Amino acid sequence: MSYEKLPLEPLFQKIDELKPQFIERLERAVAIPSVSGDETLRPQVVKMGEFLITELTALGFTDIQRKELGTQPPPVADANLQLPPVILGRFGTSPEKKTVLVYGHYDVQPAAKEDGWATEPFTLVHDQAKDILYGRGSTDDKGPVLGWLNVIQAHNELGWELPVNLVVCFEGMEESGSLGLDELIEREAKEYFAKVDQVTISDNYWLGTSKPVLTYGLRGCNYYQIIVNGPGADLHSGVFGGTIAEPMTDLIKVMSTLVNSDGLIQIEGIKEMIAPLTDKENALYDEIDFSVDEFNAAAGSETCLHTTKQDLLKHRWRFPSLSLHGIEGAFSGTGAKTVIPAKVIGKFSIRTVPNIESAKLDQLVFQHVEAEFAKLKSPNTLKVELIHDGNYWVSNPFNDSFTAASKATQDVWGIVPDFTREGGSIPITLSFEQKLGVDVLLLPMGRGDDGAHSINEKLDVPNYINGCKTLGGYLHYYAKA
Ligand SMILES: NCC(=O)N[C@@H](Cc1c[nH]cn1)C(=O)O
Ligand SMILES: [Zn+2]
Ligand SMILES: [Zn+2]
Repeated sequence: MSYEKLPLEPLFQKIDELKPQFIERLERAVAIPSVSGDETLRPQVVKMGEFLITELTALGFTDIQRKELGTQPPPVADANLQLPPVILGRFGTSPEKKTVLVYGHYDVQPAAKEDGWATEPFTLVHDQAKDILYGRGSTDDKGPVLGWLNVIQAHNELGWELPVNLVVCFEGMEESGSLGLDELIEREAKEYFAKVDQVTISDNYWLGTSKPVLTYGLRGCNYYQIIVNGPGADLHSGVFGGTIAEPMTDLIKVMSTLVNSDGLIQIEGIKEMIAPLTDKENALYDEIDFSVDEFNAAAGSETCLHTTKQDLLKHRWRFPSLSLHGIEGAFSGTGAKTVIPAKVIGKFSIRTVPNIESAKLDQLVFQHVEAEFAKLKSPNTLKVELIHDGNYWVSNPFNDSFTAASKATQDVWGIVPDFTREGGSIPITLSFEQKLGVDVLLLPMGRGDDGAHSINEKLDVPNYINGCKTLGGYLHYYAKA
């Protein structure tokens, strides 16, 4: 695509100059273990929200609001647990300018050194030789969230006006289902968000490691737990083994019926809900720049279930998947503890795609789990429940914001980005689109091998810095569109 370039070089140079400060800002953010899924760390999530308020204030944002969302709905151990606030702020209110809402999340996935991290997860480590920043949240999503703030700082220092009005909406529960955010968007659609023309989210990744992408589709995610209750307390397997029904045995049997080793979901009725793949859609997969070898390298193994890029991408973006995540209450330490756990809670999730209906999916899951448990004729009790759900999203990428992002990407990276979908989920995307009635653009900063949710999560410094340039350049091109 040929286009008229904007004179953005001073902005890009200023961003380069500010690199040490931007890394330091990310260092301070990563140091706050804002894990939304761990109830004991909720004060840290709140602290991270306060950190953002301080930064936004110093940069000159106005109308900064800390929106409380009430208590966390069940299932939750502490019935009085407060949800972390949503942080809102504005930069500019000119009626002549377009208004872009940027959404991001300040919570992170759990992380512990014992999981196999080479460095402390909540200490940002700059590997100078590789020019990589390691730390939980570096790519998901603290780096991209701070990227927007860095863009403002660069404009301030240049004495440049921002070409659009910016509204920020940062939440602290994305990794735990974005609880309470839907209702907030509904409430604020005609209030705080009244003038929004476009929503941009930087919270996903390039497909590979070298080519930037713009993303127009996400899978949804329904997360479940199965609780099996047995004896009144954990027991000695030498004293009670062979004499009582063990909850763990029941749970493993039930969980093993959910998905087979080829990754195919075994729950009746789900595949019938998947939208048929059209010939036109099928052909799109041939065009995508993607390497199965690079994918295996990012996974750190040769365990991929698919051999062609087309099959792999369809199973990542276009078909549902079911993952078994863990068992709460099970013995998981080192050594050889001879315990019979009294109560175990199995966790699994299903990534959803068009046209899987969330409520119908829940029904199918519950029916399947209960029927499989009934077959065991166990005296134990079982309960299956949804912990949280979030919608899939697919949009038409041929609009002003994708065009603007493509131009900015070409300015910064010298390459035309691919338009891709994503296997992960950002639960709130569809709500922004529907409740505000505007287009949503996903403009990722990090690479496909960043290890989000995994050990040794990282963000390459070139991605952080060029990512800031891309976010900034995008605002300028979008303003002119
Ligand atoms: N960067 C987006 C992301 O990681 N999203 C999470 C959202 C989620 C859904 N349920 C739990 N977390 C993801 O796992 O895709
Ligand atoms: Zn994220
Ligand atoms: Zn995440």
